[in-house]
Amino acid sequence: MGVLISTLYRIWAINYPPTPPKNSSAIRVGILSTAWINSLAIITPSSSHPGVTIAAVASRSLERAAAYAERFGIEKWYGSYEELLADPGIDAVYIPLPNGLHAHWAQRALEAGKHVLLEKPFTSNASCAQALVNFHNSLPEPRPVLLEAFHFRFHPAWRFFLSLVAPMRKDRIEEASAQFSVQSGFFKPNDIRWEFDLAGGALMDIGTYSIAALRDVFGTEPEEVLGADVRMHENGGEGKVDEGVKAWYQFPGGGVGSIDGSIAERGWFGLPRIRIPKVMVKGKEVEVKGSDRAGNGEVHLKRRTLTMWNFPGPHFWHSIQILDQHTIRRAADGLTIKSWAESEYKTAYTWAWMATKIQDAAHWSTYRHMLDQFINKVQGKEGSGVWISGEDSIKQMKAIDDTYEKARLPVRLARS
Ligand SMILES: NC(=O)C1=CN([C@@H]2O[C@H](COP(=O)(O)OP(=O)(O)OC[C@H]3O[C@@H](n4cnc5c(N)ncnc54)[C@H](OP(=O)(O)O)[C@@H]3O)[C@@H](O)[C@H]2O)C=CC1
Ligand SMILES: O=C1OC[C@@H](O)[C@H](O)[C@H]1O
Repeated sequence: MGVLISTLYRIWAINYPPTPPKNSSAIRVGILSTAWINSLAIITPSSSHPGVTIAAVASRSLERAAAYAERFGIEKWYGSYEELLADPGIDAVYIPLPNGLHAHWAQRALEAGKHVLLEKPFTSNASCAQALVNFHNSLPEPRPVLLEAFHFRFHPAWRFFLSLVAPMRKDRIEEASAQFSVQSGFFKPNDIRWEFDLAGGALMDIGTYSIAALRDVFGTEPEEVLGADVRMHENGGEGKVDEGVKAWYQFPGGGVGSIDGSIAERGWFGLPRIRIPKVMVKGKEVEVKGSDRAGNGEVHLKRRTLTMWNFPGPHFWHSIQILDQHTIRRAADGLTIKSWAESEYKTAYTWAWMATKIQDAAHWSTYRHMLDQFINKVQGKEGSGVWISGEDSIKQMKAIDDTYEKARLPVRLARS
């Protein structure tokens, strides 16, 4: 009951956060498009940030931009993305365009001297990501900030989970899995995710979360895609768009990672199939040296499994389980003498666990944490220290490309 009440409180507080007055030096952000994700990802988080003002919105249609600006109380609106980029009063842009347009508009925004918060996936493919990062690096100092909007990776709960994983990283992870799906019917038939031409597909959309989770867990890049099974979308995407994906990766040190996700999740007979997104990390069995639980001629072994439920949206609710399975074995022949399990559950809704000076609160969503870091970077402040470099975004896109290639599907293309 307590968990339900606090979850309901957080849902309310995240959607209706306190709205402090803006600083006179607040960063003025423009939004490229009227995408549905805007309110969750940038408008509401900005409303609680004294250092950020949503100053303009641009759309391909002036009427749509005007109506959107009125609905969200945005001061300026433009009927083209170019016009917003040409506005000298805009410091930074948030780009929630279809995936295939990310690279083009990010480069245009950087050329215009704007800081860029670019939705995930960073670009359509790795070579595009490399070209964007090269372009960024070629700009004279001080360069504008460029960040892939990989929101969950900024949340303290994800960082807390990774801090538990860290001691297992060196050759001690046996397997890890990440699973994230969206119910069938959530995305309408005309959604951008079903368009190959816009770099759609499940792997590009939700699959990128699971791949990033595995890369963060192992703290390194997959050596090889061992296998990739895709379920194709029936009615769109020229037969090239995946609606579901499962893939397996070999990581250095012997661990195997797997992903499982769909943007049209359904169960038997097309019935809804609700699965809470989760990441599971299973360690190898290791000896507990000097254990007082093992008698003469016995060894005490322990296997740790860490599970985080709701890794992509931990601000609403999450749970982290630390499960230790203990076994006492006879050293001579490995016979199990005794076994038991110890389990505990943790949460980390704020950075309090790190004893940082960050003044965060329950109404800080993953997007609010990410925005904080984006603004900190613009202002040269350290904040939580979490960052996603251009190099990281290139490696992330390479893992996506390699998975599509293994599944014998074409790597996504960029367009303008
Ligand atoms: N971080 C997160 O939690 C989420 C991230 N995303 C990411 O954000 C991006 C946008 O996703 P989503 O909000 O679902 O997208 P929407 O379809 O709602 O919005 C995309 C916007 O792009 C503009 N646009 C420009 N060219 C085209 C085109 N050819 N076809 C369609 N729209 C076009 C449109 O705005 P206009 O007409 O006004 O110019 C449209 O509203 C994606 O990259 C997605 O991966 C999405 C959801 C969640
Ligand atoms: O980034 C995302 O997160 C939430 C999902 O619903 C959505 O498909 C995806 O784009």
